[in-house]
Amino acid sequence: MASDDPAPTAAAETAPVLVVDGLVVRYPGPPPVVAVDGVSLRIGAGEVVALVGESGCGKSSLARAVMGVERRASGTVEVDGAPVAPLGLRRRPLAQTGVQMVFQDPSTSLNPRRSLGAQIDDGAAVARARGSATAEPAVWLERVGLDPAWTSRHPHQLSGGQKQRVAIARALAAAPRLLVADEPISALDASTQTAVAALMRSLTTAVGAALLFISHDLSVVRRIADSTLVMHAGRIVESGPTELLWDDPQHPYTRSLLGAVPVPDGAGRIPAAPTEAERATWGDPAVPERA
Ligand SMILES: Nc1ncnc2c1ncn2[C@@H]1O[C@H](COP(=O)(O)OP(=O)(O)OP(=O)(O)O)[C@@H](O)[C@H]1O
Repeated sequence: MASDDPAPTAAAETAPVLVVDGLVVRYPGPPPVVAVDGVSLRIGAGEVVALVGESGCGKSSLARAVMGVERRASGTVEVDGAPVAPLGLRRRPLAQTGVQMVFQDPSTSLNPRRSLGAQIDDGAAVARARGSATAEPAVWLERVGLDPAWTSRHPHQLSGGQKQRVAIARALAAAPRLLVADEPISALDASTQTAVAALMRSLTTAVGAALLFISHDLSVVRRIADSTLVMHAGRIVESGPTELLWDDPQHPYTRSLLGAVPVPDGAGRIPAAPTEAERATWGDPAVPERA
């Protein structure tokens, strides 16, 4: 699909949470760089959309512009029908727009001096201020697979994967409409990456939020994303339902990217997609229907 065709999918047609049109991000340099070059996309409620592409293709610039923390040269961003003002304009605090983020490194995104409960309650306070329902920090700890008695613990007492679970709890406690996760698993131990990504998928879809999941881990993307956007040199060169994209990639760049998927069996095979039974073990209540 061309970059000026909004991407994707079935859920997005009925209830777009995120609408991006003609987004351009330029850095003046030197040398000047067009990091995002006319990107349009839609993400529906309860939909998980992955953004993939090699380092430097513009993924983080796109994510930051969606969140309104990057200067846009042109284009519009709307969340739930309300414009996200570009950097530099007077605007609502980001949390009030219904957007939350999960970053790559939970060691820097969590405050080392504050308890887990206090930090998750920061998220819950955002939900309360917007009149949205949320749960107590202990309940959120349990939902992300941690001990609910850990509210008084501090980040240094946790592993990297556990910290990222807390960051996910804090973000979702805010009852966001859109969660933007920029390489949320790449700093984690390989053994926990899939579990953390699957957790992010199941909890985000359970609350009916949209998830923009940026990752260079294509095997994880294949397992959790309903749709995938392939970015190359600032443009979305191909997009569509994840399984279709893997089964029948159209763009030469997508073909070469998928050809570089890590091969767990050593035989050059792309990792299998998860079965419905496997998805069920993730506790995923809302796998959207695809057209
Ligand atoms: N603040 C900046 N000033 C100038 N150029 C920048 C800036 N941020 C990013 N760039 C350039 O914009 C392009 C896109 O960068 P971006 O970080 O968005 O890519 P990415 O796909 O997220 O890469 P990675 O996967 O390595 O994080 C790159 O050429 C990068 O060097």
